[in-house]
Amino acid sequence: MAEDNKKTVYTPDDPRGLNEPFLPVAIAKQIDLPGNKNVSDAPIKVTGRYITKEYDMGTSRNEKIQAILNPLKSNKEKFWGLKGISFDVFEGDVVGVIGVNGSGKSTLLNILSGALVETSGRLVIKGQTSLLSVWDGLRDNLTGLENIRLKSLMMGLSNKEIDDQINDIAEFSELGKFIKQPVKNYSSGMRSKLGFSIAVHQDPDIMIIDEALSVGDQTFTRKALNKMKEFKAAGKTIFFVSHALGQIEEFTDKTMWIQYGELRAYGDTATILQEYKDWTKWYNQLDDDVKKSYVSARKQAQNDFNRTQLAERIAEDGHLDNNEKKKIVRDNEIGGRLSLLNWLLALAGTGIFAYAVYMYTYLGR
Ligand SMILES: Nc1ncnc2c1ncn2[C@@H]1O[C@H](COP(=O)(O)OP(=O)(O)OP(=O)(O)O)[C@@H](O)[C@H]1O
Repeated sequence: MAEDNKKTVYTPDDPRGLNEPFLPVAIAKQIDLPGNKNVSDAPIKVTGRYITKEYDMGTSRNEKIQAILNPLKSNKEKFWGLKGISFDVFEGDVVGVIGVNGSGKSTLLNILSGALVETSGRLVIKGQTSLLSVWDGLRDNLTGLENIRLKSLMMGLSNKEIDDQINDIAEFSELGKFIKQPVKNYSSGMRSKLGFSIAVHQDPDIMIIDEALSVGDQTFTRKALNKMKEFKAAGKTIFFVSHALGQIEEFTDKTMWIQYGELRAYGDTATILQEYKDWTKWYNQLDDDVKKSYVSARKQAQNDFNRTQLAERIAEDGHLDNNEKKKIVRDNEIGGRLSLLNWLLALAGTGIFAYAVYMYTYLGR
């Protein structure tokens, strides 16, 4: 069946090609690597089932106010950054995440790290995650040293623990005297060095690395890759987004190929990289107008996607047991972690707070 999907998608004028292939849980779930560890031996670290992310495209003030006042009836245009992806990741897996620009890689990684909340689906993460992204997590007005302290405190380290390792982190970053400068004066490569140094010293169970190695200079990238190999050898679980396919090939065992909000393929790195390269070759030989319509059809499908389509996919997935299906469908209907009940509670809480402020301001004097 997977063969079938691949064939149709590689043919530009095949009508089925307009729908990205959809990987049911059965395919995305069990990935056994020949000669490597058997999946059944390692405990599962991260399970995703039909994870979606629906973005609001409206940006005007009115639209935002309307969405806050009436979240269930907002008319704002929507865009599905993720259309329901499923996977299992095992302890010690080093998973590359690839795909063209705007396919949903950062969206997925931000959801895994907790920086974004998924719209629906089931996500189970066993362990502490640490996101390392060039664009995230550093405060511009603080110096490098202050950022190290702040991020370490946020990860739950005591001041004593931070004092013990702050010099090691600064030294690993190779920032020299710039470590005492505000981060707003750093280049993107310097930010990446600082972010990477902080993250690796926090020793998380699950490291999530989003393009962070693409901007550093080659010597630092090499040092960072070596450090990540130490993590790999220590059995840590790592997600690694990169457009540098050489890094993915060198460093990861498995790869997820995300395309227009779908998990298009997931398997051992060599196979998936070959599929991705074949697809890129096919795409690159298209005429410009065919390319344009190919991309716009897929973006349109992300606009048009809806909960009914998602529910149909879940219902048809014969590899989920009924309980699992019910849980996912329930999340899907209500809209993810923010349930109707939560909304009502939040609204009631805000009302009580406003009333208390009013009483204090006007009556309490
Ligand atoms: N806050 C947002 N509001 C609306 N749309 C968004 C938002 N964030 C991301 N998107 C859209 O979701 C899609 C996925 O974006 P994402 O950043 O996850 O892609 P990506 O694969 O990481 O891309 P890149 O390789 O360029 O970093 C894109 O079409 C993007 O425009």
